[in-house]
Formats: sequence, C-alpha cells, structure tokens
Amino acid sequence: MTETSTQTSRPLLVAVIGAGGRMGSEAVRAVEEADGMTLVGAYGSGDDLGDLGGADVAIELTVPDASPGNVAHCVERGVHVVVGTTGWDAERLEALRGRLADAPPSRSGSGVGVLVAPNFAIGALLMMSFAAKAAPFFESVEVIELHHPAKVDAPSGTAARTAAMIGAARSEAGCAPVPDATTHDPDGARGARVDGVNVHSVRLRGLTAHQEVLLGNAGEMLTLRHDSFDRSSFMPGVLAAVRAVADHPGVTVGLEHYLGIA
Ligand SMILES: NC(=O)C1=CN([C@@H]2O[C@H](COP(=O)(O)OP(=O)(O)OC[C@H]3O[C@@H](n4cnc5c(N)ncnc54)[C@H](OP(=O)(O)O)[C@@H]3O)[C@@H](O)[C@H]2O)C=CC1
Ligand SMILES: O=C(O)C1=N[C@H](C(=O)O)C[C@H](O)C1
Repeated sequence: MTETSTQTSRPLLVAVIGAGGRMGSEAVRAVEEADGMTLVGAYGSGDDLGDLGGADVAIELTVPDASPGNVAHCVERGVHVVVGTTGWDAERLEALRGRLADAPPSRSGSGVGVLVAPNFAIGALLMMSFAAKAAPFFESVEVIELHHPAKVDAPSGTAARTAAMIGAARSEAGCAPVPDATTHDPDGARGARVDGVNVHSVRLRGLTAHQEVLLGNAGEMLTLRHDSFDRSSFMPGVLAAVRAVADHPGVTVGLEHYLGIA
C-alpha cells in the first residue's frame, strides 16, 4: 500500500503595529480579507506588544521614532517583520543587522527576515527602478515628491531611496555631478541634497503620495511620474511581502528584491 500524505498548511498569523493609522488600518483590513492569513494582533501607541499574539509576521507602520524599537521587539521574539515606516537611514539599518545576528530563529526554524520597504506600490517600485536605469544617461536629475499635509517626515522614504538608487547608478557609471550654478540659496529653495540628487518636498491638501523624477539633457527632458491616489495601492505589495518575508532571512531594503524588479 502506498502511503499518501496530505499537507495541510495552516494560515499565516499576522500582527499589525500602528493599526489605528492611515496605513495600519488599511493593512488590518487587507490581512483580514486575504486568503491564508489570520490577524492575531493589532497594536497602537501605548499598547504592550507582548508576544504579538503568536504572530509569524508583524507589519510595522508607525512613526520613524518608534519603528526601530518595535522592530527590535519582534526580532528578539523570532517574528519576521515587514516594515513600511520611513526613517531607516544607514545607521539604523546597520544596528538592525547587528540585532538580527543575535536574534533567535523564527518559529519555523529559519533565520528571521526583516523587509524595510520605503514603498509597497508596484508602480512606485518600477518608477524607482526606471529612474536608476535612466539616470546615467542624463546630465541632470531631480526628484519631486508630493504628499498629503499630515505626513511628518521629509523627504519621503521613497524619495530618499530613489535618490540613493540614482546616486549609486550614476557613481557606478562614472557620471559627473549634476550641473548647478547656484551659489546663493539662503532659504533652501534648491531642496535637500540626498546622495548628490536635489529632492523637493511638496505637502498639499488633497494629495496622497506622488513622485516625479525629472531627467534632463540639452534639448530634452524625460519625466517619470507615479501617483498613489489611494492607500489601497500599497496593499498588494504589503501582502506579497508578508507571504515572502520568511524566505528572505536577514535585512532586505526594498520590496523590489522580492518581486524580481531589482
Ligand atoms: N512603505 C509604504 O509603502 C508606505 C509607508 N508609509 C509610512 O508608514 C508610516 C505610517 O504612515 P501613516 O499610516 O500615514 O501614519 P499615521 O500617523 O496615520 O499612523 C501612524 C500610527 O502609528 C501609531 N504609533 C505611533 N507610535 C507607535 C508605537 N510606538 N507603537 C505602535 N503604534 C504607534 C500611531 O498611533 P497614535 O496616533 O495613537 O500615536 C498611528 O496610529 C509613515 O512612516 C509613512 O511614511 C505610508 C504609506 C505607504
Ligand atoms: O507617508 C506617506 O503617506 C507615505 N510614505 C512613504 C514614503 O515616505 O515614501 C510611502 C508613500 O510615499 C506614502
């Protein structure tokens, strides 16, 4: 007699940290409606994260000051984390890598995975990737990010990441610095300078999350633009990240690495 085994996979247990926020509340809804996922915890500021309801994966959508502490709490308990919160600069990422090296394994026995995703929208990931690809072919490049006025951080995480990707692509290609004759700018009208790229932040009632990358050569301009009109645009990426994070132990920056866009 041949023995047959029916493999019944249990649902993925998911907690949301920052559950009362604009993104967190959307993520709670998305997890509740997703096939193969069960919401086991929803936490706001002041809540004790405890054992995160026994979650396999936590989604972290809070504020830059709280995010590293929340992620550390998860990692120390072997819980994989999908982080959408901004503010993860090189120093914070380095500290997180150190923390992961000392972390216990996840419940399934694999190393804990943390995805730090500046943007979950598929179109935004493609826009960033196209910008990095195009940047070495143009003399000038500037980033303009436009968001709702309740956003607390500037420049946006997406813009910072885009500038970093553009800066890396240009330096790898041996590009000269972008031309700019400005010597007098007492009010910072030329924007922030991130990895050699000028980044401009607009905060405007009515907007959600938008970004343009302007690339210029003599006599021509290429404009790459992405618009998130609604936070539902982030949810397919959030769910894809939750499903994949356990397969990527260690720290990954950018959902594009899970989706084959990088
Ligand atoms: N990666 C992506 O694609 C996206 C990322 N984001 C980023 O996600 C983050 C959240 O954005 P958004 O939802 O608009 O912000 P909100 O201000 O709407 O929500 C933040 C939430 O975090 C809660 N919070 C604050 N501190 C803690 C803490 N220590 N523990 C648990 N919860 C806490 C707040 O609760 P309370 O109000 O009680 O303080 C609030 O409910 C931002 O960094 C934003 O840039 C946003 C959109 C897309
Ligand atoms: O705060 C927001 O709204 C957003 N934050 C992220 C960022 O800072 O890039 C992602 C998206 O732009 C929306």
